[in-house]
Amino acid sequence: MNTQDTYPSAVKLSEETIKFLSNYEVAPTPINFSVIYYYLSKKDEKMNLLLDEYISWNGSLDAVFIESIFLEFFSNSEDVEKVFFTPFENTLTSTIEQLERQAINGEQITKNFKKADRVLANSDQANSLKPLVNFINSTLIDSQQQHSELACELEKTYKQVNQLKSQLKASREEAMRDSLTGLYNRRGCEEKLKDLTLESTHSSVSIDIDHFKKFNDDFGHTIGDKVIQRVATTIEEHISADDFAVRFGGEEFMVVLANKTKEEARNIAEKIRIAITNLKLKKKNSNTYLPSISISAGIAEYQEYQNWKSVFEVADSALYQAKHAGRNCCVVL
Ligand SMILES: Nc1nc2c(ncn2[C@@H]2O[C@H](COP(=O)(O)OP(=O)(O)OP(=O)(O)O)[C@@H](O)[C@H]2O)c(=O)[nH]1
Repeated sequence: MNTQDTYPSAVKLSEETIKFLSNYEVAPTPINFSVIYYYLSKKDEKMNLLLDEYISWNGSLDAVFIESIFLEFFSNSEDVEKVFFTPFENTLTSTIEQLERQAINGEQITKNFKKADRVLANSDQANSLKPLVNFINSTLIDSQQQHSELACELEKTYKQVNQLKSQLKASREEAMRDSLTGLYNRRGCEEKLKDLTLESTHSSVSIDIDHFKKFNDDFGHTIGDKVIQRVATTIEEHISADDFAVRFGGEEFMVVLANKTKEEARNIAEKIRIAITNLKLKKKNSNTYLPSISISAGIAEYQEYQNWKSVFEVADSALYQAKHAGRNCCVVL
């Protein structure tokens, strides 16, 4: 999908899109606009064929069909915001500005017309020109009303675009999170790592709950899930806004500590470890406490020329050593 339209050609296409939609009496909502914009830019033969067939069979076009096209051709596009919403929003902004300018012109024309009307009222031909004056007057009023209705519609659409953009942002954010703990998942981790400046010192901490299987076996999966959630919350409570925690799956976590050496990372990991041993989880039905929870942690620092995969591997080796050293401890490599 080509997103490199030049500004003038994009504006021209946008105007044609609005015209096309209004010919078929279809509202210029973001989805309708996007589909027709791409239809008119003739970028997808298959999509154009489907639309052409539909129009020739039905002699009309409707929002339900356009939405089905949107779902089929565009909704999975990673670039949906860049491709649709941003150009659409830009076009809307410039159309609203144009309308505002025209409205000011319209007011000026009405004022001038009223002046001319007053002059005419004193002339000999006032009566014979009266029907013409009335006609121009009512045309002006109609056009002003249409202007304000259109401006109102466009404002509404503008708000809708912004709403869709925030929904898109929210669903992207959701796709980056692990549903059990709310921590980042693997995909979220990859995204977050892109934000880190690699010239700085960063550290990673690999964390694993000790003998976790026993919680599942002795108390069931639901309690096991609760243990994972409490550990996740405790990790989050001990890291700053620049850092982030990831659950890769099971009872394994990775914490990325921005701008921190491995010694600083060890201090944080120790605090997390101690806080977790102090957790008290009560079983609701029997009012008894679960056995204490402990974690093992492995710490590694991002070195120049390394990549995150290898840093995580070093942290995992350190974790392995912590497990072999008897668990409930932190090892730095
Ligand atoms: N409740 C729950 N259990 C899970 C989840 N994902 C994986 N598990 C279980 O986590 C357990 C992981 O066990 P192991 O990795 O063998 O850990 P362990 O041997 O108990 O403990 P260590 O040797 O100390 O690591 C397995 O029994 C999995 O079934 C989950 O989302 N929820």
